[in-house]
Amino acid sequence: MLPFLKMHGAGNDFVVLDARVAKLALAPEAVRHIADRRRGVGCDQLVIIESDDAGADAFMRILNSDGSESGACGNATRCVAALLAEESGAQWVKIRTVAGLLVAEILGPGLVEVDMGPPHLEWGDVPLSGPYDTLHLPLSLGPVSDPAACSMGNPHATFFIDDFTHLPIETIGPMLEKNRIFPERANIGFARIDSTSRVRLRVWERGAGLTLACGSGACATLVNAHRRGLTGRMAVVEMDGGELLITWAENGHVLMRGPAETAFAGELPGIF
Ligand SMILES: N[C@H](CCC[C@H](N)C(=O)O)C(=O)O
Repeated sequence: MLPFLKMHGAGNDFVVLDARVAKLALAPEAVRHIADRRRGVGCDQLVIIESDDAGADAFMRILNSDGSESGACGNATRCVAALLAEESGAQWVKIRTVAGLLVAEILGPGLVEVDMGPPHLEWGDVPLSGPYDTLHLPLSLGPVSDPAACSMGNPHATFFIDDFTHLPIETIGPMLEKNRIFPERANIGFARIDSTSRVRLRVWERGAGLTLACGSGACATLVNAHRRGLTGRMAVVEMDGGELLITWAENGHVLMRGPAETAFAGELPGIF
């Protein structure tokens, strides 16, 4: 049997597996099965904790529910940090991901702040398919147009909108996710600026669809909004599942503060 923890950060939910002792290699089909909300446990992402031999407390592998791998997952990073801190009693945790080394601070029960590192603003780092201005992409579909883009270790595009009421996210989201301007696909954020310190965001996630929250998406949105002169360097980002406090610090790093919760523990049959 394969024990797992079911965790979530503002409703963005994860199946967390511990492979620090026994290595785990899950085929994309197995990931899709576990993530299936009817035939499996159900989750937006599957997170595998692995040992790290370069000074971090652990390595975190992030797999979307479609089986694709991502370099970053902000909400999962808070959850894994809380889990590791619970084990060790530490206040600070270092987690390595494909995108780099992240440092997290436990601020209280179920409250974690992660230094997500600097955003990547060049077209080749997002990545985009050509030398476009990442502040204004020549992309429009239906009621949305003119997004900004950046990477937080994973690709994000942010469309700024005035009203969610008639926004067909389930229709335009997957089309934009797979637009050829994004050679590695992209997470698509739809952001309403409510003030210079408050943003309402919904995200169609690459490889997972519309989620209740997206941590790296909230970071990318604050960065893109500030670059456009729409917010300050700190804002509350309100999503369907909850709020995150995002700060683009003077040192260029993006700090993401928010909840990390465990829903339940379970066991998977050892057939994977
Ligand atoms: N779908 C994302 C990974 C999960 C990001 C999100 N759940 C977060 O909290 O950052 C991608 O493929 O880049």
